[in-house]
Amino acid sequence: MESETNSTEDWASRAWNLLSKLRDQSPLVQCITNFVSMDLMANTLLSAGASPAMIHSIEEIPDFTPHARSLCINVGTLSPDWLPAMKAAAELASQFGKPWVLDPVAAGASGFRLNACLELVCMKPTVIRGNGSEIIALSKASLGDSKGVDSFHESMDAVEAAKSLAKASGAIVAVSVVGAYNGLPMMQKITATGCAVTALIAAFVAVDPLHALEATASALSILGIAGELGMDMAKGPASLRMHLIDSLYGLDQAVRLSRTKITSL
Ligand SMILES: Nc1ncnc2c1ncn2[C@@H]1O[C@H](COP(=O)(O)OP(=O)(O)O)[C@@H](O)[C@H]1O
Ligand SMILES: Cc1ncsc1CCOP(=O)(O)O
Ligand SMILES: [Mg+2]
Repeated sequence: MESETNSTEDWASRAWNLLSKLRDQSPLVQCITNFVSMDLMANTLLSAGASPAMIHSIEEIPDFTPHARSLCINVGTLSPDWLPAMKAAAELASQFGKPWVLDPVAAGASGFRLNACLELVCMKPTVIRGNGSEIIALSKASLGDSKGVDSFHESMDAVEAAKSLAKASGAIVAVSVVGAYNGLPMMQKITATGCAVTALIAAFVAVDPLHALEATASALSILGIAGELGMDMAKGPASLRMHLIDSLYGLDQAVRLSRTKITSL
């Protein structure tokens, strides 16, 4: 997919504009996510300016999903009774023209999980965001070397898999730290940072659904920058988690413009 945005300056100002829009509009983002990530995901969305709602009961989907500006589906603690709600929400989002984003957590860890993710991919997510191993498993549609929710592969090893998954699914496929280089390895030591960045992508595409590629790269870069700034004050993963949220909340244009590391995708 071709992007209209090329230089680092273009990317930085585009990302800043999107964050400003997000803060102004405070879009409602529905999250059907795992038990581990609910807290960090909701706090990340609030700090960025969005309005999160963790609503996953199938009984509530028909009333609620049409009111959300976007939807984030994350299979991290998937069980058979949750899958119908995820599919119902995805279908309604598509029907109402709302963007939705899939995080295929640990896609290659079991047949049940892989099949569920493949079924969700067939429902045309706007964006799929995963770590290297997840994108490789989805692209090959096979169980792979698995370390559970953490990646067994380097992100760069997943680039070809991401391209072929994007072609086959029609979705924008994002792998951690490919194309948007902000962030730091310590972020992997906080559980659910990947889940949180996927939800942030859902918030960004809510405010600019026609430019989902740019919104995705911007969200990845912004969470990475918040992590970089947070690390200046942190002593380890627990305090990084706190400072990352504070930094995201306080992010200003000057920092944003000077720190962005996005290259043409
Ligand atoms: N090696 C790294 N260098 C820079 N940033 C990283 C690195 N690993 C993770 N991050 C940051 O953490 C976020 C989550 O990535 P990752 O931990 O790979 O996802 P997941 O939790 O789904 O496995 C990334 O979007 C990025 O901001
Ligand atoms: C530890 C864990 N177990 C099931 S979901 C989950 C959280 C995964 O979060 P992330 O994909 O952001 O590392
Ligand atoms: Mg993950």
